[in-house]
Amino acid sequence: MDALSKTAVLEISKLVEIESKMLKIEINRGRNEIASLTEKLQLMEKLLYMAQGNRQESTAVAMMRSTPDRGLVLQPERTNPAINSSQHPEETKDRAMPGCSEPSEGATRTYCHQGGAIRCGVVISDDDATSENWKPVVVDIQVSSDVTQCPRPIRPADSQPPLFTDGFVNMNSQSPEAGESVWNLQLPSACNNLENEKAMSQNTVPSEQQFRLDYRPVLRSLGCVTEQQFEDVLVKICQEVDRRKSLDVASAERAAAIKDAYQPLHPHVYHLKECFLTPKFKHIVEYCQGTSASEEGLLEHLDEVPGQRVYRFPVFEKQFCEELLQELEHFERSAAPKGRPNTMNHYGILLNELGFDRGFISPLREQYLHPITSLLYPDCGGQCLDSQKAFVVKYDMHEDLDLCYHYDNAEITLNVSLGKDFTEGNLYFGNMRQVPLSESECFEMTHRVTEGLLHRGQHMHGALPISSGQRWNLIIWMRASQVRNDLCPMCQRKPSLMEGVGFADGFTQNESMLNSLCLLA
Ligand SMILES: O=C(O)CCC(=O)C(=O)O
Ligand SMILES: [Fe+2]
Repeated sequence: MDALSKTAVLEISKLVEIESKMLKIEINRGRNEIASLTEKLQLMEKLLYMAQGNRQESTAVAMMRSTPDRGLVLQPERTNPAINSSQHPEETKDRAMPGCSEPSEGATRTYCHQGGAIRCGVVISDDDATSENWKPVVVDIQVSSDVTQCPRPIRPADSQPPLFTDGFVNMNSQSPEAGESVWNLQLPSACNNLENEKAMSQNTVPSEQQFRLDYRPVLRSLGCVTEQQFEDVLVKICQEVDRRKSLDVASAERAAAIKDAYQPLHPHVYHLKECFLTPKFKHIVEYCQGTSASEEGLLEHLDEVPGQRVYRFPVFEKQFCEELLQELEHFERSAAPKGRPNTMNHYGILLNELGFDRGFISPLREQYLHPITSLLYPDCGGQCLDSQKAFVVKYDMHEDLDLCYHYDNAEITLNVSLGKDFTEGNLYFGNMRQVPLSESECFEMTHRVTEGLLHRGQHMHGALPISSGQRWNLIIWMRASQVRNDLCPMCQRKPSLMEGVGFADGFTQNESMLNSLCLLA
């Protein structure tokens, strides 16, 4: 009897705990919507003000909090998980991706997708691309949206598109990812005056028209009536686009400065060695490389949330995690310039700038992760991963506590817990991005130090707040150019490309195509 009541109490408290977590998410969602609406309103007012001919210093752009290394932020409600309510008729759950063959010859350059000019401002600038084919050039800051939050739509289907969209910030009432109008702001050539900018993409001409089409009516309704007023707004936007383009240069400069002046504490952690990896992980990889490997067989080696395609396995030895963290803390303490991973994460570190790609992350992806993803995610590019963006995220009681509900700019993501001591801060998953949170069953995965969680980039997820300590995770966004070249995972359209730095956003383009695009530029 005693045992029975104990079990009952245990089960009830578990239920209460789950309920209260769900409630927290709901509350945050509400807050997020309010913040999103407020921001949108403010921006509209600002645009109106500018469009009416006021030439004050603070522009629509200035409303956006900007930092040299983080790009443009529209005052995100950092701690509030947003909700994905974006639905697009053409989007299907678990979209089948085109088959992945070997990379075609000539498909050698990395690209950034230009869709959505005032989308997020993170620059990806791998100084350290592994393949010689990845050529360092300019990144398109207009579009290197990395993490995209998906707030609930507040715009009725037939009303105007959002004024601005930002890949990381819930400024947008509904992001272009939802299949709404995306405007690619190429604008006047005077705006595209970066010295080393080489290739502009298709859509160069129609984008301004598209912008007019999409925003003229809403701007007019706000009082931006004359052609001159509209031009003024365009010029401001154009300036902001340019500002973001220069972020790329800043990133390259940071990488160079780090290489020049930063003295690593543990130089050996920059080069992947077998001894960093757990025997179980190596065993799993060996299994995958065997001729009789199958998905079912592999699943026997992994922890899985049934049916969710989120997998857990041990990755790094504890000692390696500790040394890596010591290295990263040493870097944080140094005077070296720091690039932050994205606008949602204010304390993480971009590992490519620090020089981790060539010797560590790329070999980890190519030799160890690729065999696993090939079996688990053949439909999402798991067999043809060819680049990555890697960074660490850091949560602390006085810094970032959590991460909003979002999807990644990745086909497949590996998220490894590196430490230190922390409580709570679980990762939670909803459904694939097309399904609203309200219709999604959420589940949580506890971060366990040294273990990795592998999931599809488009699987909506967020991190719950830590309640004590400090949490560091290594995040590897793995990309398959063959998949994303056809369909950008962020805007769900055929990408419109320009050359980028290093791995850039993981797109590639055939050389001959590139040449013709260069001629247009
Ligand atoms: O904090 C985490 O564990 C999640 C991080 C994440 O999802 C991301 O950076 O994309
Ligand atoms: Fe993520």
